[in-house]
Amino acid sequence: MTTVEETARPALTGETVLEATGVTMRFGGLLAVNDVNLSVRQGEIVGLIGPNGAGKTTFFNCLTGLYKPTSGQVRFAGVPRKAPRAPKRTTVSTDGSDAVEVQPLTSLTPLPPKPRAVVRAGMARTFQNIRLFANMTALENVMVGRYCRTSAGAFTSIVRGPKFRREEAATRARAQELLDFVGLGKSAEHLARNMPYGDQRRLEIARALATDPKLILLDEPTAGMNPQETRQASDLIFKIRDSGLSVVVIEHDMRFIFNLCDRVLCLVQGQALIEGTPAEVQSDPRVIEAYIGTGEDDEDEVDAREAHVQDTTVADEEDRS
Ligand SMILES: Nc1ncnc2c1ncn2[C@@H]1O[C@H](COP(=O)(O)OP(=O)(O)OP(=O)(O)O)[C@@H](O)[C@H]1O
Repeated sequence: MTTVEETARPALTGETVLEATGVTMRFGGLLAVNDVNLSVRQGEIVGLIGPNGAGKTTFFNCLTGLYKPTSGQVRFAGVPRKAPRAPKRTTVSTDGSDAVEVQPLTSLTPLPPKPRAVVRAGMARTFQNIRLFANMTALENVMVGRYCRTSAGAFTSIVRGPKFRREEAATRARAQELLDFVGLGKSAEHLARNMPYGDQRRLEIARALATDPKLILLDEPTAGMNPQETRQASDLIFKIRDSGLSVVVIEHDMRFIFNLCDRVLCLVQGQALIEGTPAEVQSDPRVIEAYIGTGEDDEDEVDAREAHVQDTTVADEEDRS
């Protein structure tokens, strides 16, 4: 059995950018994330894997501040992430008699974030499902991402004064640079909805990069991609890392994750099963069992899928050479 080459990865000495400690998230009676820790250093690519429903997206949402964890803490760049304010309980009276206390819906579905605060702090993310402005051009989509870093107020924007025009020109130039960076420089004027699927995913990344993040979190960036698009996505993430950013990525594609990441955290039923290098995680029998299942499955089929998990790296190395 061949596993990932440990020596191929440079030693990381960067400062800790993100530190999650004891993060726990309950939805009513469901414990979606249970006491999970994770730290991410500058210039590191960390993968988050686990079977469906393991709590990956929920944990991601706790990291980005989209959800307020039931308990635990997330520190970004040394500062605790400010969670959204707790929902108020409302008291209603239907007929003027006894008031009834209403359990707010948000106790099951946590409050929406304050996105501006999150991006200003230096964290950007993409979502499992593409969320572009379909009727805007690629350039305009990236420019929208950039506005959190501009300072022209409503009045300057309406009268389109000199400050607004200067900022607008700088925003446009930076957006074009980012499109070039992700390989979409020639598609700047294409409407997002007309772009191929893989390009739309790149565009989302360009828009996230427009916020000047220190850390970018990618939720299933290769979902629905063909093998060529997946390889391009991998190259792009390495390029982002090489520019000094940290990356956290959720993926189901094992070949992609084991080749890409410096470290991998595997969640199962909301708990951290193992965190380690791709080689350590890849060879842990508990991961194989949790990820592909055993029990009722036909033994030959399990053997075949196990071999697939373990051989993905080899195959990918061969693809690349
Ligand atoms: N807003 C919510 N309200 C109630 N339950 C939720 C909510 N979001 C997620 N869950 C539940 O929490 C558990 C973890 O879900 P989550 O989406 O985080 O898993 P995941 O590992 O990202 O799964 P997948 O790989 O399928 O995307 C699941 O049982 C899910 O049904």
